[in-house]
Amino acid sequence: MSKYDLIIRNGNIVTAETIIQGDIAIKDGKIAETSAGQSLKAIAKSEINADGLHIFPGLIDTHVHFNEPGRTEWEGLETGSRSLAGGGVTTFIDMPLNSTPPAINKKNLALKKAAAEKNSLVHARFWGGLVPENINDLKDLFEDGVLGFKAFMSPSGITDFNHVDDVTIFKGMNEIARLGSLLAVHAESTVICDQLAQEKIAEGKTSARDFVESRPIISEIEAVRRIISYAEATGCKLHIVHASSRKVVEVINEAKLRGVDVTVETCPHYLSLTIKDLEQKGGVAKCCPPLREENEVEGLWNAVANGEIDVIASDHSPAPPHMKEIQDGDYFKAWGGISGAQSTLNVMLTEGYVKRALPLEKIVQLTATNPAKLFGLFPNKGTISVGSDADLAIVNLNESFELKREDLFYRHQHSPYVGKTFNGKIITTLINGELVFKNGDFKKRAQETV
Ligand SMILES: NC(=O)NC(NC(N)=O)C(=O)[O-]
Ligand SMILES: [Zn+2]
Ligand SMILES: [Zn+2]
Repeated sequence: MSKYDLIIRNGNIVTAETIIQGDIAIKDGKIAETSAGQSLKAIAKSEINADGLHIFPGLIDTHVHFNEPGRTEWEGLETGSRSLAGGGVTTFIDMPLNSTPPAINKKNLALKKAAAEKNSLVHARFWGGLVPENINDLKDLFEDGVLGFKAFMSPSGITDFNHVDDVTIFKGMNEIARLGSLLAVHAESTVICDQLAQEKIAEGKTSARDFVESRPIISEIEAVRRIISYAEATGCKLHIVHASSRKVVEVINEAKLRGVDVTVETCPHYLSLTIKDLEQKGGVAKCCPPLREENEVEGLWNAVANGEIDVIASDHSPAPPHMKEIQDGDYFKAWGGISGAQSTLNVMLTEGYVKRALPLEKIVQLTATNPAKLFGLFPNKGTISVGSDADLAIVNLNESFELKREDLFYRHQHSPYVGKTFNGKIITTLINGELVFKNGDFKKRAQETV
């Protein structure tokens, strides 16, 4: 009788610390044995020959907006999670918006969980929202398993998810600290962004550059400094999402050195696209905070290399194409949010590993190990070691491809990366040792939804 369900033979196994050539044996959805440099003698019901391929821990995307229930015409869990599986991502943490109703209370969260149970191809976890109306719901949400809370300091673009005032931040962070959870924050200054946008629009200045100038880096810095002072006052663990500039990261780094419990995320688009892409590609590259100048991209890569970034996540915030169109040259009106969930590992391999000699181990840290540790999923997830879940991405680093619209698995096939040549192709994705994605095909399996 076979001892194992599956053995992946002779791959290059990448973890946060090292790369070892060897075999991975899987039983009952978990990694049962690994071998370095030699072949496992045991036999298995099936085998994968990973000669010349690299095996990564499945990515954990801590920042996606899948919009289900209620706004599935924008995306949805089935298409969203397929894109993740196609991109080597095996777990996501879904933002409380832009589903409707948003996950701001127990009842709404239950709807989301039920939808994920039914429709997601990969492991699903959830954020709860912090909005001015729901301080009394935070405990319930926490008890029902949210891995953290999310607040916006500036308008979210969604009418049923209000941004927080300073009193809500103060009360909310006190409560989240008491619960021992974490607050993730979209940190841009409403005062600065709203005022500058109004002035620009009043003057008829609505180009890509005008839009970017209406959301300057100082607006992020100001909001980040303010929220950090609340974190210090309340002792609440803080996570700043989508930092668009190293100048923002520096403020967070200073706070870390002072002992503040704060972490920072940046996204593949801030590491690979600039205001020029926004000008050339239009609304498909519009997001908030906006894409910056070229020197900011390099600044962020330096921050990555120096260990100043904790997490890379996609901030996949999809919308139908008509909402991304720039009409009459007006960049203010289009939806702010980039469809990128499928391409995180591709961008990191191409722009990081190939172009800037970023070690593969570092990519694993940023996309899997650190997120797993930050959200209490480690060592079940985020690594390849005996006892951890067999959530894996098998990648051919020697294969390049040009991303075509028809390669996208999103509900709406658009992305600012269409036309880009990526180095490294994701061949297979496994969840608990079962193939969910192989060479463009999917297989639904029983995933966890906690
Ligand atoms: N409502 C959203 O999805 N907003 C998102 N939009 C972006 N990033 O442009 C976000 O994360 O702020
Ligand atoms: Zn945001
Ligand atoms: Zn987001």
